[in-house]
Amino acid sequence: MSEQQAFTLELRDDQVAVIHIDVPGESMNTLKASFAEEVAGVLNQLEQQRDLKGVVVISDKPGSFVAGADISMIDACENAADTESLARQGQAMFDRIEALQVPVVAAIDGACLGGGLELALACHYRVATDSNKTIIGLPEVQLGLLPGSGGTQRLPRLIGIQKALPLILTGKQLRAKQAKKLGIVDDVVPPSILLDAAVKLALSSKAKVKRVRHSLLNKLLEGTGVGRGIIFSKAREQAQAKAKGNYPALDKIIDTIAYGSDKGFQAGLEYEARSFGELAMTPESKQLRNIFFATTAMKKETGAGDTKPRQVERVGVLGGGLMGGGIAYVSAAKAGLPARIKDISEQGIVHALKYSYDLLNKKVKRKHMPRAELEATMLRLSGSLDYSGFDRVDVVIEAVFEDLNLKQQMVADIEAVASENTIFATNTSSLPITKIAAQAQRPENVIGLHYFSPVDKMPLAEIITHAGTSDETIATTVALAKKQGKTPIVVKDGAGFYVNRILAPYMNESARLVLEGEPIEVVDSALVKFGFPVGPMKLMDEVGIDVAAKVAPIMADELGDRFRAPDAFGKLLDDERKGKKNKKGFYAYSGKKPGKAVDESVYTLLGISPSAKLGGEEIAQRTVLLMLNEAAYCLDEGIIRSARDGDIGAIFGIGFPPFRGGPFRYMDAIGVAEIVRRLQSYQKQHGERYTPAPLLLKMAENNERFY
Ligand SMILES: C[C@H](O)CC(=O)SCCNC(=O)CCNC(=O)[C@H](O)C(C)(C)COP(=O)(O)OP(=O)(O)OC[C@H]1O[C@@H](n2cnc3c(N)ncnc32)[C@H](O)[C@@H]1OP(=O)(O)O
Repeated sequence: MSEQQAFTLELRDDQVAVIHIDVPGESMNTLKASFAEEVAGVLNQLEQQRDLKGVVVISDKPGSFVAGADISMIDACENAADTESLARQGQAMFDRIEALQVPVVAAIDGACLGGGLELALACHYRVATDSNKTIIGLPEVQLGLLPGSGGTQRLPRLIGIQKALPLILTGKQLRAKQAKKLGIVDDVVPPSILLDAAVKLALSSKAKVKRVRHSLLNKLLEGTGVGRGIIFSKAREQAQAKAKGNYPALDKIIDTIAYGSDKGFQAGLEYEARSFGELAMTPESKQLRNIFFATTAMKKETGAGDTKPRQVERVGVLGGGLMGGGIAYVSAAKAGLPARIKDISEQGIVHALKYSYDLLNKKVKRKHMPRAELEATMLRLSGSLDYSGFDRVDVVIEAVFEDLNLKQQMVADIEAVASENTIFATNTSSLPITKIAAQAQRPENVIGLHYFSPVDKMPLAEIITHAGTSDETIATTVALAKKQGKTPIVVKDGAGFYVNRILAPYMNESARLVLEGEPIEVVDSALVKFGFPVGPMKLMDEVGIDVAAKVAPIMADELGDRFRAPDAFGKLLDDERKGKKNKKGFYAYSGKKPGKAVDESVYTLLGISPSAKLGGEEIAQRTVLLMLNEAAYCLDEGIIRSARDGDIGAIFGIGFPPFRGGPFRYMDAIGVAEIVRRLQSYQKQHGERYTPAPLLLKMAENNERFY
C-alpha cells in the first residue's frame, strides 16, 4: 500500500475487499478529481478479483466518512463545462461501484455529505454509526448547487420522490437513526463494531440495489406521470413561495428529479451533470460558496491572534429571562458545561430551567434525543438567588435588563465573589461596554457577548471589546461562543455595535416609507423579495416597537442625525402598540392567522392613507443602501475587523440575503462607484442621511473593491 493514496484496497481472508478512504494530510475526506486514477485502479482490481464475496467502503479517519466533493475544486472551475465534467467523473465512478457483482456496503462514521452520500448511495447497502459526528445528507443546495453525482437520481429511487425532494431541497442533515427511519441506511451500530457489521452485511446479502416499495397511494402518485406532475408542481409552488425566485438551484433540483423520473436513470444523470455545471457558474452559488469558505476560516480563529483561550469549566448566568434562559441552554446543551443561573426571584430560575427542559423535551418527543441525555443536560443546570457557587465559575454572562447602574453593580459583585480570572461578559444590546467596565477593578476581564433572540436558534454572537479588554478574555469568550454553537465576530465597542447599527437606518427608512404612504405589506414584501427572511415592519413587531423606540434616540445621540428615527413612535406607544409581545403592532395578532395581515387601524392612528406608489425595487434600494452605507462606516471606524466579518455578521445576525454574499460582497458585485452614485442621487432627493460614507467615496475614486 502506498502511503500517499487516498483510496487503498485491502483483501481480507474472508474474501471481503475493503476500500479504505483516507485523504492524506487533511482532517476531512473530500473527493477530488485527482483521485480518479487511483479509484479506477482499485475498481479494476476489484472487477478482476475472483471469488470475491463482498466489498466494504470505509473511511480510516474517525468522524469523517466523506464530506462531499472538494468545494475549492468546484470553485476553481472556470466554466460550466469543467464543472459538468467533474460531476460526470463522479457519476462514472459511482456507476462502476454500483455495477459490482458482489454486495457493496458503505460503512459510515462521521460526515457523509454531498458526494460522500452519493458514493454511499451507489453502494448496495449502508451501515452508519450512532456517533454524534455521523451526519448524512445532500447539502449541495446550501451552496447553490444540486447533487451532481447521482444523488438526484438515486435518493428518490431509494426512498421515494416525496421523501427525497424535501431532503434535497433543504439540504437537511440527518442523524443515523433518522436516516434509517427514512430508509437511507440499513443499520445503525456503535462505532466499535462498524467494520464487523458492514462485513457481516456484505457476506449475508445479495448484490442488488434496493428500490423503494410503494404503497397503493404512493404507486398512484409516484408511479404515474400524472401523479408525479402533482408532486412536482406542488414542490415548485412551495419553493417559489419560499425563495421568491432568488435561488435557481431549487427549480433545477425539481426539474432534474422530474426529468429522471420521466425519462429514466441514465437520462436523469445527464440532466443532473449539465444542471450542476450551470448552477456552479451562477453568482448565487459563488456567493454561497464564499460563505462556506468564510465560516470555515472563522472556525479556526481565536479572535486574538496567537493568544490561547483559557479553559472554561463552568459558566454563570445572571438573569433567568428569555435571553438568560437561552444562554443557560446553549451552555449546558451545546457546550456541555455546568451553568449556574442567578436571578432575584425563584420564578426567574424556574423559568430558565423550564426553558431548557421544554427545548430538550421537544427533541426527546421527536426521538432526536434519548431521555437520558435530557436528564444529563438538566443536571448541568442549577439555580440560586445569591452568588453561591459563583466562586467557581470561569465566565459569567449577564442578561439582566438594560440598566447601566445595575450592570456596573453586577461587575462589582462578581469581582467580589469570583476568582480574579473570571470573565464578566455582558449581553447588553445597547449599553457601551466601556461604561459597563468603567468602575471595574479588573476591566481586562470585561467584554460584551451579544446573542440574538432566540438564543438557541440564531447562529451569530457579537463579541465586543472595549479598549482595556485583554486578549486572553477575547480568546476565551470566542472559544466559549463557538462551543455554544455560535459563529462569533469580534467587534469594537460603539452604539449598536455592528448588527444593530446597520439595521437601524434600514428600519428607520422602512418606517419613513410607510409614513410616506407605502402600504406596510408592500414594504415588507419588497424586502422579502430582496431576500430577507422577514420584512422590516414585521421585524419591528417581533423586536418590539417599544424597544426600537428606546434604542433609536441613543443611536442618534451617539452617531448623529442620520440615525434620527421618524417621529411616529410616540403615537404608537401612546396607543400601547408594542408589537407581537402585546399582540398589537403593525400587524393584527388576533383571528385565524395571527401576524399575517396588517392591522389597518395603524394607518388611522398615524394619519396615513396607504397607497403603493413606489415599486419593490425602489423600496429595497432606498432601505438597503442605508444599511450598506452604514456597514462601510463600521469597517472604516474599525467596528468590524474585516469586510468578511461584516458579511457574516449581517447574514447570520439579520438574515441579509445569503445569495448576495453580505453587504460588502453585494457592494462589490454592484461596484462601489455605482453604490456611491445611487446614494448621491438619493441624497439629492431625500436628504443628508444618504451622504456616502467617506470610505465609499475614497474607494469609488480609486476604483477599489472590498475583496
Ligand atoms: C458532486 C457533489 O454533489 C458536490 C458536492 O459534494 S458539494 C459539497 C457538499 N458537502 C458540503 O457542503 C459539506 C461541507 N462541509 C461541512 O459542512 C463541514 O465542513 C462538516 C460538517 C463536514 C465538518 O464541520 P467541522 O467538523 O466543523 O469541520 P470544518 O472545520 O468545517 O472542516 C474541516 C476541514 O474540512 C474541510 N472541508 C469539509 N468539507 C469540505 C468540502 N466539501 N470541500 C472542501 N473542504 C471541506 C474544511 O475546509 C476544513 O479544512 P481545513 O481544516 O483545511 O480548513
